[in-house]
Amino acid sequence: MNIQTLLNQRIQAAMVAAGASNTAPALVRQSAKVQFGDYQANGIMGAAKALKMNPREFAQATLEKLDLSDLADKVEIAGPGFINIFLKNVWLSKELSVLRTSERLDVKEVAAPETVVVDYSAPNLAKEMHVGHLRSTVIGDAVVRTLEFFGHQVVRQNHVGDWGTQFGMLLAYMERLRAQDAKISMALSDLETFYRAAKTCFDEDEAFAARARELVVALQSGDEECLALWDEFIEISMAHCEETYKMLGVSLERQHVMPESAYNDDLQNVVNELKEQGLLQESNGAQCVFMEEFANKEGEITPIIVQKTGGGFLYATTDLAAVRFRQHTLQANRVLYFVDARQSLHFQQIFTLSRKAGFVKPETQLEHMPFGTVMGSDGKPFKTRSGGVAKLSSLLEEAQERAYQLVASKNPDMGEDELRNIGRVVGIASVKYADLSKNRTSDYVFNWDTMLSFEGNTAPYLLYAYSRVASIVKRSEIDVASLTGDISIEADQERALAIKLCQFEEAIQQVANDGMPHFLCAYLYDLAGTFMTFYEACPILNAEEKVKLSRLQLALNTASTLKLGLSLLGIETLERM
Ligand SMILES: NC(=[NH2+])NCCC[C@H](N)C(=O)O
Repeated sequence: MNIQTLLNQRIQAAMVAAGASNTAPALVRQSAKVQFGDYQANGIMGAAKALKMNPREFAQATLEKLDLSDLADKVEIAGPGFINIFLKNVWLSKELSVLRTSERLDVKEVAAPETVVVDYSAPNLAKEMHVGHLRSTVIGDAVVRTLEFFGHQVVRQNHVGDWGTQFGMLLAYMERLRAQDAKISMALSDLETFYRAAKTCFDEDEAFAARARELVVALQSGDEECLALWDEFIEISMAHCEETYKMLGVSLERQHVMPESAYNDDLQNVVNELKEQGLLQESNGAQCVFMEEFANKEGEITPIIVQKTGGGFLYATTDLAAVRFRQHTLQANRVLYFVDARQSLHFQQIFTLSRKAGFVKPETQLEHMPFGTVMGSDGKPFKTRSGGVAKLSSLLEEAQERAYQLVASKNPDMGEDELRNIGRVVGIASVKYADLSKNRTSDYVFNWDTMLSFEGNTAPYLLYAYSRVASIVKRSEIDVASLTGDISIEADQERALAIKLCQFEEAIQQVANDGMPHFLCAYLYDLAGTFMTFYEACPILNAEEKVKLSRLQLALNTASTLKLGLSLLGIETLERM
């Protein structure tokens, strides 16, 4: 159930009946203050302006065509022409009963599912996943889960980097180890160290560097021995990623990997096609596309380079091939790219060129979902204490250990196994939630103390709130399946909770539309707070039977909403902590 959508439809229809154009939006929003009712329509002023009418008069004309008597006690005009809507308690109670007994909290699957390709995580396989990959991986995953929940056909695409010039250097190093009879798999168990060692040889040893360059060419032209070595490297590196995904509880598996190398055979075709269309221009021997849209004030254009002087292809060429594949083979209606904001120009260029070249249908949406950087307390991109890049797997280990210490100190009587499990769930949730709860477009500071705090908009707070609500329901010893009867809404705190519970779908809708999970986090945090206020003011277990049954339904509904909401964020819940 989505109150906002319902009100938008009804009010817009009334606006049209009162003379507005079909496209004039009602712009219904949740009201910011109680005196403005529960919802407010802000679209009257715009529509009146288009009609050259006085907004309050147009609001009046709209009200004459509007019948909300089934769901609202009061609908009033306010200020310059806002319409404030005060919902009826009996209606809320009825809606809530429907919602409560549905496993999906009455969220319907969309009537016309779209095929949504989601490009996320996409680490570079030459190195170990680091903290910079956290954002794409967890935000992308939350959006994927939410889109699937709405019934869309989601195609995960893990566009891993497995094909750059760095691989020549890594292969040369593997070759050297092999010649020395060293165990390659051992050496690759720490990719970071391996990469650094290879880099040192590359920088200091001219013969090694020459061999590395030879190997890139051999690799790209399909040399079998070279490919076998490369396969071995990729396999181990991919296995590292998968361990991290598993630890994170992220729904990415091997079948979702569509690596850069997979497009290799199509890159020349992309370049040829651009050439046929007259879009290519040679510049210093390289094949480039210059687009007016990307000119600066001085008229200088940053081109997209699609082929280098020696014939090599680039990151951009692969992305163009990927757009075509996603359109023609995967049949995408929408393609979402969860990639660092620093690549914004790259994606704007890729999207613009893809449209010019006809690589996508005009109605297909290509959306870059940029995100900011994870910062350290020093205001610079987050590093480990020793100044190195923070390996994601080590960070997650540390999170689990810290959370374990924390819960162990609070629960001295709990068994070791349970403490370890709680430590795992809380630790991982804390790292993920700290990321998910921030507006993705901004940078944020990585801070153990705030993310592990039991106060504020954090995972420990929400997980604790969930376990507390769940335990209230459990202590009632009622069979939840048989919990029926009217939900009565008398106290203000009951009403506030009832409305919040009815707004779940609005929150997840924003995640699906805008790719912004922080809206859902903010909603869940509000919901937990609203519940706590309700619980303090309205006793449950000691109330008389009818009231108790009603309030228990509110509690049960809160628990299922928190649980479902957290699961859409990719966060596990605990019944006890
Ligand atoms: N289609 C894409 N370009 N996806 C994002 C790839 C991200 C790239 N591997 C990086 O680490 O920066």
